[in-house]
Amino acid sequence: MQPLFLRTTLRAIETRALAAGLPLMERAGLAIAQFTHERTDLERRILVLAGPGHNGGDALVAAAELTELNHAVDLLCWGAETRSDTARVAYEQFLANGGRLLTALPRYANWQMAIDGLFGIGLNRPLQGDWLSLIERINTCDLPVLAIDLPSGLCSDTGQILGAAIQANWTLSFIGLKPGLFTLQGRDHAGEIYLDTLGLTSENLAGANAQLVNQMPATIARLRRPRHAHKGMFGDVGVIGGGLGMVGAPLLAGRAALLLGAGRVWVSALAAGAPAYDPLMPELMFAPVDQLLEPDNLAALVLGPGLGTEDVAVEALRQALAGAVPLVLDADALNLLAAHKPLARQLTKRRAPAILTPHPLEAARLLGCDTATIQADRLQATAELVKRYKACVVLKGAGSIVSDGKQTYLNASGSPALSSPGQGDVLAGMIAALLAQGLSAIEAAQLGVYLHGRAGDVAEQTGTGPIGHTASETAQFARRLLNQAVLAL
Ligand SMILES: NC(=O)C1=CN([C@@H]2O[C@H](COP(=O)(O)OP(=O)(O)OC[C@H]3O[C@@H](n4cnc5c(N)ncnc54)[C@H](O)[C@@H]3O)[C@@H](O)[C@H]2O)[C@@H](O)CC1
Ligand SMILES: Nc1ncnc2c1ncn2[C@@H]1O[C@H](COP(=O)(O)OP(=O)(O)O)[C@@H](O)[C@H]1O
Ligand SMILES: [K+]
Repeated sequence: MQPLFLRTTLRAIETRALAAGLPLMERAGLAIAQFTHERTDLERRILVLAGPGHNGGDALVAAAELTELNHAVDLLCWGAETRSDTARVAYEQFLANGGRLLTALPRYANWQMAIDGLFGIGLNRPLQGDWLSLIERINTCDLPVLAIDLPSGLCSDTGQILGAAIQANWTLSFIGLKPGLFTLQGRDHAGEIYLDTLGLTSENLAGANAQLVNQMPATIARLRRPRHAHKGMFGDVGVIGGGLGMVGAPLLAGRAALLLGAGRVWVSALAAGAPAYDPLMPELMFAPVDQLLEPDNLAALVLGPGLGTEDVAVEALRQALAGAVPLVLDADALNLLAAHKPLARQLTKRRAPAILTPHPLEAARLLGCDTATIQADRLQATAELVKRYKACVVLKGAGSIVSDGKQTYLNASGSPALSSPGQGDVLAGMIAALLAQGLSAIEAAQLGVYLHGRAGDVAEQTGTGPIGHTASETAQFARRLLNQAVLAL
């Protein structure tokens, strides 16, 4: 795991480091120059783009250093609003070393690489006019780009594109990693991400706003099985859903729960005439909904996949919320919570754990806003959901966010292979299996989301994705990854 920092936290860290006399801009510029030097030849020219603030200052230090290293450098330097002394000295040195100053991008040029120092964490409004055209031009030049700190145009906190954003091949980020690099559009723009803390120690870097989950969480150690294991040790999971036309959804969740190690799994599909056994996975058991809602019968209950919003669904949710079984609420269970205030009130008063797993549209319904508002600030939206519903929340989508208000995680695994139907059902079943095996709500959500995402990554690496990868396959891949990790402990 790696700490993630919001802009305001980074500013506070920077202020303290500068007050302690650390030459941050010099170090950042030299690191950029070194990174570039290692990837370029002296025969080919390099383009450096410097913007109006300190991100541009880093670029100027890098440009000067590259000329010191005998590189031929073209510098496009617009709008010097907030130049530090360090940046001014670098600019003079760059010119003295024979660096070439451009006033606009020439139509034809043959740069080997570009350095993007237009905007960093100080971008505070959508880009317009010449800035917009410049970024669009760079993105169509088929030119390898190194972004300083983050791709210009990407919002550091949210991963939103403000107008247009540089499509980088590499991002060398300074001091700490930013959530915007990993959620929403961030992954598509940042390329390979590197971090240079500029000499700051972990003590200087206290106060992270979230943690990036980019490796198998240590909680898997708790899933190791003793030789004397028996199925009664791994918890019973129930799945309630499967209204008319949606009977497959609880099957997907139930199967995933079995594959991820739940002791026993019961499915209850509400649709009249729903099949009472699963020919593909006959290990699944079926029961009437009332039986699954009996107090204390289960270690975890998934409610929602294909549930529908009929009275019987409302009643099932009401009873589940009144009980003490840890819940995973997905899909229509979330829609019902959004539509029925008494159910939402019941949830906030509930003592036993509940995990909500909304995708952005469900999250918007839960908060009474639109999807764009959710996506504009996914961390903030998650925090708001946790506060309003007093539950553990998984906000799904590229860079899923998991939070219980005390701990917040941004998941780095996952791929477009997962943008296929039923993936949410599978995720809910996986999380329930982990709950049933003894993990807490936040642990089960964090591990389940990570494993689900890794399964999507492996699908892409092994050729069943990104196109046509099915949710059933994801559960199989996740099982393999979990076993490999547990056996390697
Ligand atoms: N502050 C520091 O001590 C350090 C800063 N560093 C670098 O400096 C960056 C932050 O510097 P700044 O705070 O100066 O911010 P930026 O350089 O990211 O940008 C701020 C400047 O851009 C302008 N601006 C913002 N949005 C705009 C828009 N849409 N259109 C046109 N102009 C816009 C602002 O008016 C301001 O002049 C970091 O990302 C990092 O690269 C590093 O050198 C490390 C040390
Ligand atoms: N491009 C992507 N990158 C990473 N994860 C993704 C991507 N697309 C979908 N996912 C993941 O797949 C799952 C989809 O869930 P959901 O939208 O509820 O699907 P469904 O309603 O079809 O079951 C979520 O866990 C989501 O985070
Ligand atoms: K930048």
